[in-house]
Amino acid sequence: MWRRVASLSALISSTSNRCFLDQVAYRMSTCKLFSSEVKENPLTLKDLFITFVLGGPGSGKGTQCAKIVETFGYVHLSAGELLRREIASNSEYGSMILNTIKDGKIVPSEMTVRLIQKEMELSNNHKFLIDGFPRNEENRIAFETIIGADPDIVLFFNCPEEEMVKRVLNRNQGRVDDNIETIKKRLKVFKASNLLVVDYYSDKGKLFEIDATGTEEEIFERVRPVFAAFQV
Ligand SMILES: Nc1ncnc2c1ncn2[C@@H]1O[C@H](COP(=O)(O)OP(=O)(O)O)[C@@H](O)[C@H]1O
Ligand SMILES: Nc1ccn([C@H]2C[C@H](O)[C@@H](COP(=O)(O)OP(=O)(O)O)O2)c(=O)n1
Ligand SMILES: [Mg+2]
Repeated sequence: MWRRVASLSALISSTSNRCFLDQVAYRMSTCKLFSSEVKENPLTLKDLFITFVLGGPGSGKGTQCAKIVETFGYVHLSAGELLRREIASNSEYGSMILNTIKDGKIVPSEMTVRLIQKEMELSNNHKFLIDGFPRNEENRIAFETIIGADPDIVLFFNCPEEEMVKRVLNRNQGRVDDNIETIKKRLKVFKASNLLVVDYYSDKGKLFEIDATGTEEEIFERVRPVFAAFQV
């Protein structure tokens, strides 16, 4: 709790963040995640082991997360998947989310963090892979403020652009954003916003950069030692 308050007061000094902060402050007042009120969930923030999984579109985040789940027993929360589920559920925010995704942009952070928070609350596991999040500084700060936690480690799948484009165009999952126009926009957003987050965690000593070229198995052999070292 003290960390939550400290980071919020630092943010309040920034007037450019004020509007976003009003929403965040409201959320915090209603936030029940891991609070003492949630009697049925014995987990506390300090019990959690949170991994953020970063990388450009098509870098193989989802594919490697499935292998980590299988081998190390984590819960996989894909931010994009949660947003796609929200669209499919005919939520009032569905069309806003759909248009944002089609346009290669990032959905307002409070929406995404709320969806992640809900899944974390429902889980009895304490080890989370949060895939495709945070994608920008606003995402990062919203998680820190609303959930009140920092990631323990951050994976970054580093993949050449042409390989990412090739993989996305071959993905064949019927996604509205798997087309050349959207992928070009997504790559611009990735370079402009996500790499700042990567640098932030690198400076904090939390980043594990993985060469995301080669076969799925070869890449997993680079991922495996990271999780083997954190048997939590
Ligand atoms: N190492 C790899 N080599 C070739 N194709 C891959 C590799 N890893 C994943 N793929 C394929 O590339 C596409 C994108 O992978 P995915 O895991 O969805 O990436 P991300 O979640 O980072 O967008 C999928 O169709 C997946 O099967
Ligand atoms: N933190 C996030 C994650 C995803 N989104 C939106 C915007 C992204 O382009 C889409 C798809 O994300 P997803 O992680 O599923 O995409 P990739 O697996 O990297 O191809 O969802 C978002 O707005 N904010
Ligand atoms: Mg994915």
